[in-house]
Amino acid sequence: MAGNWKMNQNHLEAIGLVQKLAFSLDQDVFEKVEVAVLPPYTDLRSVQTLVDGDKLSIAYGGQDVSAHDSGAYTGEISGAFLRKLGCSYVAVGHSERRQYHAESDELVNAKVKAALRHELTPILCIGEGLDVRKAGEHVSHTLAQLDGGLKGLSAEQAAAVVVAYEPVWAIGTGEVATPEDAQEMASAIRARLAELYSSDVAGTVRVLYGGSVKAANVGPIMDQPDVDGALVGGASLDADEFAAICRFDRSS
Ligand SMILES: O=C[C@H](O)COP(=O)(O)O
Repeated sequence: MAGNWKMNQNHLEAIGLVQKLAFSLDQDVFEKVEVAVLPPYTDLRSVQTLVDGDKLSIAYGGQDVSAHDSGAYTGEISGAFLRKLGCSYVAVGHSERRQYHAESDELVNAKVKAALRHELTPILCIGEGLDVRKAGEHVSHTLAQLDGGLKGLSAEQAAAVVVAYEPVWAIGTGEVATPEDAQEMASAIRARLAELYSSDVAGTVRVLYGGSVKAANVGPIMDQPDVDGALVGGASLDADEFAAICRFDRSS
């Protein structure tokens, strides 16, 4: 379960949120569920200090990474820097990056490779907008983004990627895709991975669903056989709510 804080919480607020989250979750949850947060870059040092100091079982990572490793790229953050701060994950190709920063599949692919170079697990975000969904082209559109993001990766590298299916029309809108919508795409993603690589890779890759996930709707989403977890935006800013999502009940 990954919480993408987006551009919320300064480094002081981050400490409170992670402390409260850790306090709200019992050890048995951490034994079953990998919990991660993706704070803004400026919070990462605070989160690292807290996680290391209190030996918390919470992973963390960035919301983006540069395709470059170092040099004259003003404003960019290297995967090497994220790794040095103890990050395990980095979101790549989030729809907000694609939409507001015109990130292409080529750039997303370069960022996936940069993440892997620095031993970060990329969370490759893919998903269609409302117009594409209405045209019934959501599966082909999303799989084309998957192909683009994974281009040139070996089977071993692809197996290390986490894929997050996030229908853009369900992000921050309160409009959650049905569990069947999530399953349809998660299963199509695995089928494509089997086609591109092998059934082993298809079975190994973790597929997340993202888009207005809350404690009240996570159970039926997690019931879906091909959904392994969720990428949670707004609801991850409330420690109690995100903790309840992490404690999801498959039979709810
Ligand atoms: O990365 C997270 C997604 O954009 C979902 O955001 P949301 O849970 O606020 O809809």
